[in-house]
Amino acid sequence: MFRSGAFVAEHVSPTTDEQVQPNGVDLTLDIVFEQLEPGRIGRDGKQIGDRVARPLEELEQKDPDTYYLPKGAYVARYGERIEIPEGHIGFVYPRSSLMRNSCMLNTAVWDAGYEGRGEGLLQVHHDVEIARGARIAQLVLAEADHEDVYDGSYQGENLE
Ligand SMILES: O=c1ccn([C@H]2C[C@H](O)[C@@H](COP(=O)(O)OP(=O)(O)OP(=O)(O)O)O2)c(=O)[nH]1
Repeated sequence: MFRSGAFVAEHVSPTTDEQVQPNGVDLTLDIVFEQLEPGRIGRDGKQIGDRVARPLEELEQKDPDTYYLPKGAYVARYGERIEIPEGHIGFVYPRSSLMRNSCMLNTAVWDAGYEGRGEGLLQVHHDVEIARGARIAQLVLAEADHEDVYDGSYQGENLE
């Protein structure tokens, strides 16, 4: 069973009332990265390629604190700390307005026991402007059986 937005909000911080949806909690955009170097997925381990944070505004007449993204693929870091409670699995979906603007967020499985500020693949199929702190995605939680809890290399990532 999928949990209510109010339940999900207990595991996402910080959250405002505006972020709490009937079936989940909206996640905001914190930082956009561009990958510079190839990564590697091996049979035994992996390596994330070097990346650089994209500048927020390049021209003075543009809105401050806004990403002006040309067509391409970026890694987006969410603004919220997420904790996937035991007995659950998390899924992140793009906000539909992002999709309606020809952009997409590709995401993977959020494991029980994971805690951190995670990332998603932001695919920009048409140039778009996204303000830093704008809502771009929604996290939902479903009840799920599992034996172990998450203990991988991304545990506790991006928490200051
Ligand atoms: O779109 C997603 C999906 C998941 N995660 C977080 C939560 C998840 O629990 C963690 C690890 O994901 P996964 O298990 O897919 O990582 P991996 O590539 O298998 O690496 P590791 O074995 O080190 O965990 O990353 C994200 O940040 N973004």
